Amino acid sequence: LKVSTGYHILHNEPTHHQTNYHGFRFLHSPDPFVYGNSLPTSPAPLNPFLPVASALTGYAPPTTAPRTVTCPSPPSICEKTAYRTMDGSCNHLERPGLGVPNSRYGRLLSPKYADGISAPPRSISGDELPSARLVSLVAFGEQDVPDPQFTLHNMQWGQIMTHDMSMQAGGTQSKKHPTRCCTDDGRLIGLDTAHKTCFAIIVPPHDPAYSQVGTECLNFVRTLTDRDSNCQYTGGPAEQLTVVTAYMDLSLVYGNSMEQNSDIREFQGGRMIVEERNGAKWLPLSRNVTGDCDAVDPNEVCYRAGDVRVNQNPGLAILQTILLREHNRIADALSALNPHFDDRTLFQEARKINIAQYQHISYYEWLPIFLGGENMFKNRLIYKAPGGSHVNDYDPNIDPSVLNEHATAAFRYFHSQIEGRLDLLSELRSVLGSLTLSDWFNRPGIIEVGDNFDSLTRGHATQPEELTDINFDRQIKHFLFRRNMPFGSDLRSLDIQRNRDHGLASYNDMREFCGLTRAHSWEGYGDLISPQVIEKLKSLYESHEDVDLTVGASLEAHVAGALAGPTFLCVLTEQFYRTRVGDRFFYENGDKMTGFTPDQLVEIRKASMARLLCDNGNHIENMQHAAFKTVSASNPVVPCSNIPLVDLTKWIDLNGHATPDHAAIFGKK
Ligand code: HEM
Repeated sequence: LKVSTGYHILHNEPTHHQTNYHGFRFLHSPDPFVYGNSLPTSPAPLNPFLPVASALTGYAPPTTAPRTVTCPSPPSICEKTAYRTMDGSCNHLERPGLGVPNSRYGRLLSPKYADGISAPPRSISGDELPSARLVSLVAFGEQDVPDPQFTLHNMQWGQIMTHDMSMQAGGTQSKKHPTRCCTDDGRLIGLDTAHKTCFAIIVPPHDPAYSQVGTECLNFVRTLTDRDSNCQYTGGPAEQLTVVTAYMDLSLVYGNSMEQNSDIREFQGGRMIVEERNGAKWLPLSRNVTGDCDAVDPNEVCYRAGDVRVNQNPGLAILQTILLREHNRIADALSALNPHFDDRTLFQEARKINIAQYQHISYYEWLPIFLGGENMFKNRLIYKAPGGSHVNDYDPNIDPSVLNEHATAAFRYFHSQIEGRLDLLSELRSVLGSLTLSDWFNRPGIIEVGDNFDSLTRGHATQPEELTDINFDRQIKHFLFRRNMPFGSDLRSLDIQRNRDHGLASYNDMREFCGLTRAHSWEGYGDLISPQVIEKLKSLYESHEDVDLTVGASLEAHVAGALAGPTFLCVLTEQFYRTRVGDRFFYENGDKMTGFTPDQLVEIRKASMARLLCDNGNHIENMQHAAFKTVSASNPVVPCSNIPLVDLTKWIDLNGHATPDHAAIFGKK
């Protein structure tokens, strides 16, 4: 399919006819975009469901006093320091509170709440929008289509970045929410008794999964907003709050406050706490197993980390462990190179290197797969120069906050990459067994059993992720967090309902904002969405103006070289531009106090996902160079010793009296 719409985003150009929400404009590309393999593969449109009676909707008017949220308390005046703070405060020296926990998401377009303040949107006719579950079932498929190019680590790293950048306030995103909007047997709790934050998802009759057990309602609790906070609301439409730092600062490893950090830090040798079990080093154990995990046995392993979502799935717990071990590996090496360094210096220097490697892998190895390398170069998200040269592009006029459109719609499109079967592989990459995802949600202990840690790490480096398309794996579409029950929740329904909860601008509005043509009828979407899919949308929504951003933009054909259609690509590109340029500590900056020397930068730029896995597995001996990509003749599995390594001797403090023991540190693989 070839079409001729697309855009380049040009930063810092004067704006002409575009909106003034930010300083970019979107131009049509002279080259036609060639669309990838994202066209629907699920069966032709068929809507077996009856319309849902609007009286059944679960949005309950306020009946109780609002819950309050902790107020951020950044210092009023910032001192320029060598290292990031734990809560992101003072990254921006004049606006200390930018990007701190418990602050608002950013937004590209004004919200479209039904009442202008906070009620979820309705159809332009005034009726209810179609049930999110109905939309999930009709517009999205559940076919298992493996991606020939990318591995499960590619998907998993995306969740790591997500957990670093944002978390909506008011729930754990994995543990059963204490607020019940549906009874445990799946009946709607009456509007008069339901909590005011309830916005339950109504299951249509004849639901292929839930009707088997009589589930009529999926629990859904609204995100807390500045209106629930007694320090941030200044009137007008509600804005949701995010409880982690917006910066890509590995807050999921180090915590989002000094307090959280102190709880997981060893305070010796610059190390973070690890606990030794069966000869390996693991994340420390949670002090509240039943509260943090869905353990079957109270002695089951359940972790404590910088982010509360750490236990959510095995692949996530593995990467959290790997990033933690990497910190300690660096701290130990620095300590041997610089015996005069105290705990704090070792901790902060190791943290700085760990974050820099992670930012490098994210921007130069991972994001080009998703956003397209050329698109990133053109929009100044990455640079071709490197070597040891700095990129001094920090711009205090750019707000680093995570955009609501990004976290609530665009970035969640990659839920499509989730695979419900996790293979365990030997060093020779042969399959030893596999795990079913829904058996192991919130039960990370499985990664400590036998050789599972390495087998799953190799599995994620070998097994293809699911194709980024309209299909969402059954394990997350009917069995999410099922906790031993026959069925669980549906992540795609949650994504759609969350889009409404946050009152995101419509698909059509966002198209226009991104420089694409605004549709004046259903046919107007035909430039990017196939006719069959438009028919499905017509069967669901009353008007083309009603289509949710999460829905419409997930159905677009992809831009060539990227893993999203033009609308999501626009949002994602904008986000990752802001995340880079709005971060005073971004690793490529050459500030004397906060940056790296050219020699050190050359080393950081050697960091790779492959090396990270090699260095921090239990006994991983071999890896392919590009670990986000499947093994092939051009990406063969090689011994770890063939994979470039960041030489930490560039961090010897020549002003001190370091006596490095190179053999001890760098002699091993
Ligand atoms: C097995 C893997 C994953 C599971 C089980 C999972 C599950 C979830 C759940 C339950 C939520 C909260 C839903 C809600 O109530 O609104 C969520 C939010 C989210 N997920 Fe995932 N997810 C996974 C992987 C990913 C990946 C690979 C990405 C992106 C590359 C991603 C991006 C997001 C984003 C951006 C959010 C919203 C974050 C926020 O609160 O601001 N997730 N996910």
